[in-house]
Amino acid sequence: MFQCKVKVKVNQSVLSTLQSSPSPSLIGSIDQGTSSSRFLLVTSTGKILSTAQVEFQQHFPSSSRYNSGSSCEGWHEHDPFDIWDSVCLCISHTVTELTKCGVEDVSSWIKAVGITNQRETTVSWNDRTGKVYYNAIVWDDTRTAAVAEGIIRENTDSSSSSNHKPQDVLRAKTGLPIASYFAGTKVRWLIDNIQELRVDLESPMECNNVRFGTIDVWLVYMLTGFKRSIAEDEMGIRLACEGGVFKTDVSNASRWLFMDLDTLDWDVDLVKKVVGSGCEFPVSKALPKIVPSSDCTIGTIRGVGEKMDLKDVPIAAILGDQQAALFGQACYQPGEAKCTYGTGLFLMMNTGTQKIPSTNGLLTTVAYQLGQRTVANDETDKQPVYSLEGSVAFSGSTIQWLRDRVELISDASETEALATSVPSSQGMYLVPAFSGLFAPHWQSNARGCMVGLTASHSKAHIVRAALEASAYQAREVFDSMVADSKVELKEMRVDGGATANKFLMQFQSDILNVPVVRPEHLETTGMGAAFAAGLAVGVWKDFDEIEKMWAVNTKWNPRMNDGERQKLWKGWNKAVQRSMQWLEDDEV
Ligand SMILES: Nc1ncnc2c1ncn2[C@@H]1O[C@H](COP(=O)(O)OP(=O)(O)O)[C@@H](O)[C@H]1O
Ligand SMILES: O=P(O)(O)OC[C@H](O)CO
Repeated sequence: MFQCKVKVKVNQSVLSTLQSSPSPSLIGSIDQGTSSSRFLLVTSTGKILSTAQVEFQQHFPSSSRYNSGSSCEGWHEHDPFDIWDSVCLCISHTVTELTKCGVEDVSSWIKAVGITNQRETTVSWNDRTGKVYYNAIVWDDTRTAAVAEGIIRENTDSSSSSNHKPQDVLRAKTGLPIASYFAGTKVRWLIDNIQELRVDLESPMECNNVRFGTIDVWLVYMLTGFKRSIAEDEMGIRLACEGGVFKTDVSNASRWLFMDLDTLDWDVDLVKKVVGSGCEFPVSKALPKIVPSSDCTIGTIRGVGEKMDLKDVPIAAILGDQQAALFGQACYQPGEAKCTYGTGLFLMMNTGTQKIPSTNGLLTTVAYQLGQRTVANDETDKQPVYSLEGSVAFSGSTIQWLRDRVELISDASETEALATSVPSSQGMYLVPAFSGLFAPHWQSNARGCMVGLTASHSKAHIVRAALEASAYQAREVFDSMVADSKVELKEMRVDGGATANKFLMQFQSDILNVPVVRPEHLETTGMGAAFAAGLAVGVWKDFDEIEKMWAVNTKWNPRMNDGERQKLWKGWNKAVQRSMQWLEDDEV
């Protein structure tokens, strides 16, 4: 059972206003991230009543029976029940805290809940038995790098006579390159390696009970499912609920390599191309139904924990966390963009109803789609909105690495003072290609490096270079975004844990040469899911109402001169070249 400490904060002035209201109205938001889970309660005026947050355990296995004892370099797993427990704890601690503040039945104030989640992280379970086949394989886990290379080879060999390589066909349909990042490669690994899962898929009796899902799917299923009479099997292994709603939204579904961006549905041919012909795959049963991101008919919560908190509250939104941040940053117009600095770094631009293919290493993906609302809405609202995205694997996690592995710092908050204690990183660069490089390079055989080191470099320089690496990586995807979209980005809206770092934000503005804008609410991801849920149940009427709730908190303007910027940028590009092709192909 999960042991970490939940941090709950209640805004007393927001609470007193609500308590004096004749009909208090709140939207709940479950924000399930890579490092922690959060639960927010947001008022109809866009104020945050409460936040609850808890970190959960990360698993980086060093060896595994599924890997014949070889090194598990690059593996990263979550226990799906830790994730579930962390969400339940955030909800129940919030309710307890509000009860202590005199709120008797907060669930009755909550009109709907929105869910936002770390994307691509993949869970598999059996709906009939409740057995979870394997830990969740996390989005940045690179065990499937060779699987991805294999998929490219398999699909290239079969049509060597054609001008169009089939991986290009896959990219045109899905908007994604074939890489370990995406859920489809993780599904393939599960099928190829987890014997029990494979046996079930091959059994005519059992194959229809196998479920694959990203974290949103897992949470919706657990929130809406029936509890089993036993919570653990005879070996003491925990069991999932049964018969829960099995749905995902378009933004999450666009991250599998299985969804056609035009039809917004699973494409059996894509599934076959990614999973291979070795195993029959009952797509319509094993993959969740794809629904719009903001929709009042997703499902109803059965009650969380002993006290059945949130019983009968509708789930009215599901959004991948980066899409939720875009939504929370009120980027509803084509050409508006945001950058989120969390475990990874994700720059995303709304491209409206236009699907822009990338020739510069970005992803074409679904931003959101509005669906059924409790109040009638115009049909045109229901068109999907697309986006371009640059996904970088290591951002805040580089700082976690300095804390947990290198033990150079004991808390991320120390990095700002250390970085500003030296005037520059003195020609030193840290390229955090720890598991290869994601956007815009997509190089699985790159590895991290520190270059330009001299004997005068100190701990402060290393910390500074680690922070600067996030800014340089954001510039790489920013430049690709401008090249692909032909939109000149005039400013960058930012959010995520690392935006607390003022040094990083100033350096980011300097390296991009545009203003960097941080909104009042730093919980942008959670706010995005709340906004999407509130739209579905009529708490907010339209985007205009939501836009009015978005406000600037801090703006950083570029201060660096062009010569200095160009010199630093050139150095970074040289450093990235050093990290490329570090592994031989057979070492990936
Ligand atoms: N002051 C800071 N300076 C730099 N990085 C920070 C700071 N505070 C937090 N971080 C980083 O931000 C990340 C957490 O951000 P968060 O948005 O909560 O991530 P996620 O949504 O991925 O769980 C961590 O990786 C942490 O190292
Ligand atoms: O949990 P975050 O903020 O690191 O986001 C993870 C992304 O959704 C992965 O694609």
